[in-house]
Amino acid sequence: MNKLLFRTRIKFCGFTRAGDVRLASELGVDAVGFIFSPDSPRRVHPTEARAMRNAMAPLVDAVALFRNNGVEEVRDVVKQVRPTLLQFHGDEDDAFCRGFGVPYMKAIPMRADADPLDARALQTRYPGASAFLFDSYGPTGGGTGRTFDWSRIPAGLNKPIVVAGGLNPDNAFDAVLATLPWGVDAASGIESEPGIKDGDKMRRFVLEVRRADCHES
Ligand SMILES: O=C(O)c1ccccc1NCC(=O)[C@H](O)[C@H](O)COP(=O)(O)O
Repeated sequence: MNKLLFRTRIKFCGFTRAGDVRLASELGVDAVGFIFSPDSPRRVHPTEARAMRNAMAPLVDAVALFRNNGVEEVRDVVKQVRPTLLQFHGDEDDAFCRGFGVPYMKAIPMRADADPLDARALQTRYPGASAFLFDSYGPTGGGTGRTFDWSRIPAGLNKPIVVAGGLNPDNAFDAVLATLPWGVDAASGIESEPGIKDGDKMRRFVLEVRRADCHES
């Protein structure tokens, strides 16, 4: 999906504190993510996520993130947290991802040693996906703090793409201009430690994305 003239969406992921969620919203972030992946250092319990969700400002999306969680666990999160988008980082297939009555985004791990990805094959495999999120490959499925080669994002996708993996205030501008994505997503690059967001890094990240949006090439 080519970018013409619009505002790059920003998602910050891995919140554990309501105050950080509130600040991200005030900075104009479009979506905040709560991680339920079993092996993430940013993992929260559904009751904690529900409390943060209840503290959220209006017009900000709540994204619930999973990696090979069981169906009952996902259902419980959907019921308790009321996310507006689900994000799957594991081996979940399209039928599983679609099975909760909430739109979903599929994360695609970008392995340096893998064959190039084919846009048509991805779309055939995940016909129900609202968007694809391209993230660096890592053993725990995300939050690696590492970038990948952005030129490997397959061309010709007819769905929005979100770029993730090692984005921070120092490279967000370049990432947006290099990939012209629908959105960008960051976790470790806006933190002081896993799950603890840094207000100044979040603010600078947002400013850099907006600077890229205003950039005329
Ligand atoms: O962040 C995690 O701990 C995590 C663990 C397992 C699956 C996904 C995870 N994060 C998902 C995200 O949406 C992150 O923003 C994305 O992976 C980028 O992370 P980072 O490289 O730290 O910015």
